[in-house]
Amino acid sequence: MTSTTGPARSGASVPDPHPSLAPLAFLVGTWHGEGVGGYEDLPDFRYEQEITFLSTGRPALAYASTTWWADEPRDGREPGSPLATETGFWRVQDDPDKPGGRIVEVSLAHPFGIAEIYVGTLDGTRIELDSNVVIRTATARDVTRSVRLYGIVEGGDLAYAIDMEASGKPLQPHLSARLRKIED
Ligand code: HEM
Repeated sequence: MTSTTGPARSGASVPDPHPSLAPLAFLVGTWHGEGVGGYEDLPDFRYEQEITFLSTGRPALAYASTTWWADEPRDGREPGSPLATETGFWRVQDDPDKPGGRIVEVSLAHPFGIAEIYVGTLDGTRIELDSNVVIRTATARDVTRSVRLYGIVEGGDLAYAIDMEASGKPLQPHLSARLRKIED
């Protein structure tokens, strides 16, 4: 992903990471791997994913995720068929109520009429996020809350799990994946 943030205008070549992002620096780069999805009445499926966290010199990382179907053909999808994508920003703030504590704020836009802001905590490389706001159009699916857990696991991989509350169903797993860093 290239920055659209104006090296041509500013004359700067590669922006230095914003100092406030040091605690999230471990995320910067491009990650690639496989995940498993499912939901209450949705049979499990495998997907491929690429995530990029990009430093632009500003006090938030730009984030983009792209996914593809990676399972047996089903419902008109075959391996490589485009699946969900999401894009947004991640920033980190000192917790005013907890000395040494850190708050992570993530804003995400989805192409299916939903935008959400998560607020959570950072502890080392473990990030726990919970919905702060979910907004959706009248035609969007009735998603009311999501909880996300990200962390670096053995071998330096990035793993995450996303639980979701939708269509009146209780909070339960929708997605989980393990990704390897393929580019710094
Ligand atoms: C890695 C990213 C994601 C992948 C690969 C993915 C994939 C899928 C797939 C394949 C389905 C089955 C229905 C269909 O074919 O459309 C589905 C259902 C659904 N997804 Fe996702 N999704 C992702 C992210 C999200 C996110 C971020 C949200 C909410 C903001 C979401 C909300 C839903 C809902 C509400 C359903 C319907 C569940 C049900 O009632 O059965 N998905 N997803």
